[in-house]
Amino acid sequence: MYPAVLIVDDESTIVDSLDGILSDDGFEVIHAFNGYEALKKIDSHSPDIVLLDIWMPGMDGIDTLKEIKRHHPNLPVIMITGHGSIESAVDATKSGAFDFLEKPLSIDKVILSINNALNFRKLEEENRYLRKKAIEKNSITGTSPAVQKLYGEIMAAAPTDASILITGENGTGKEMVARTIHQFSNRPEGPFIIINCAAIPEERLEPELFGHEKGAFEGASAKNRGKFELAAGGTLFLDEIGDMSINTQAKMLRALESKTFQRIGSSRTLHMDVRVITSSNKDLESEIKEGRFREDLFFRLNVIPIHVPALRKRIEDIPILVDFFLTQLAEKSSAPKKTLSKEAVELLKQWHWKGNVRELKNLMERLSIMVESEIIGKNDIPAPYNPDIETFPETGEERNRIFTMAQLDQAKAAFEAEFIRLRVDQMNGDLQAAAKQMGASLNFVKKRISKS
Ligand SMILES: Nc1ncnc2c1ncn2[C@@H]1O[C@H](COP(=O)(O)OP(=O)(O)OP(=O)(O)O)[C@@H](O)[C@H]1O
Repeated sequence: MYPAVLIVDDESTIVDSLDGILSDDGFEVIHAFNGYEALKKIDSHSPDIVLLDIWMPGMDGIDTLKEIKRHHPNLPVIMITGHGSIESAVDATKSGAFDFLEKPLSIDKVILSINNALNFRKLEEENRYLRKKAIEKNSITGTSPAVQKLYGEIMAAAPTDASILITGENGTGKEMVARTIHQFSNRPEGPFIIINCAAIPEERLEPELFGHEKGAFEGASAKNRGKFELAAGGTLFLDEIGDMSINTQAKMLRALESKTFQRIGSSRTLHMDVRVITSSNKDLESEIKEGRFREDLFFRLNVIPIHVPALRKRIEDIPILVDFFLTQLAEKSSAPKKTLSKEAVELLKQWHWKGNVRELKNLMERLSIMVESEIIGKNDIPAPYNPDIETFPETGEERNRIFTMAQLDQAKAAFEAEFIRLRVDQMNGDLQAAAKQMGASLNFVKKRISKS
């Protein structure tokens, strides 16, 4: 399809000559001789770009531009101006014009400007598409009243700049909530930076947060910008804030109160421009009572509290989550989508889900590898989720079966399969964690699981 250009000018000689040149260059050309006609043609023909003369009788170019931008903010408009009319050019920029072309028109410049505007529009469209995709990918699946309430809280909190403390058990979706808040905040184009306070050794956390100069401490071989700097214009998400040491808490509080900080080893004061979201699966109020968390910092972080409910408190979401994960897995592996039978879903609703949504996601990944048929039935659900299937240690039968095997190779393989199955169950279906715990590679575990 050829890009369509709407030419708006009251001088028919200009319209005709532009029409000829642009048509030869492969554009579809539409005309309008005044502002009113231009607005009508935009509605009826949806052009990709508008060339608009600034001097026209009746509604002039600037007013037409304002109207176009009001109804079609993403449509690029290139203004055609008389020689030396700087003031109108300034007015037009303020009103959202993409570019200016001075009369007499240079054909090369016209084509260049149109192509620039079309490329810009394509990039903007791609950007919007990617953002929409990111929002969909991170959207909180669930229709239970608990999730609907959570969604309402997120939408109310997101457009403010207030600090948010997200609480909830492991794997409930706290990070996902933080990402959603960022996407619906006033700074979605800015970065979303995560720091997990539990995963970083105490002495490394401060340089990670505030940055450091070269030589600020042993091992600081180069200058490094901290997360507060990297998150400028966006959101900083501090995961597991309850694990931050009292010393670092004091520095963090000072930085948040003054909205300034310094890199370690530097005396230069930097301005802080971040929205802070924190999360904790520890009960911070009891941490305060135990003297492990500063109350003043807690109040500063907990301006808006958001609690993510445990999965067992919203079991009605299990079918929709199961479907969501199986769709995601099928897309990832370009394989046909698998479905859980009704009985299998009912069985999953009985489980306590201590590992919450993450545990359910891991189980779906495991089932989609293990079960070949497209319908995953109740009998495919492994122990401990399925009370009809016992695991190896409790069953003398399985042990006897292994000990009565004639061949060592055969017995070794059966033991290995049972052992891996047990470890994976103990890690709530998390193949990666199970592999790490037993000192095997993830691929090896995946292969053995799919064979058993
Ligand atoms: N409602 C949901 N819809 C879809 N996926 C979800 C949902 N909740 C959680 N998940 C998925 O479950 C996994 C765990 O979520 P997330 O990491 O956000 O949990 P968390 O509470 O931050 O965990 P932790 O406390 O261990 O840091 C992620 O892969 C996330 O994509």
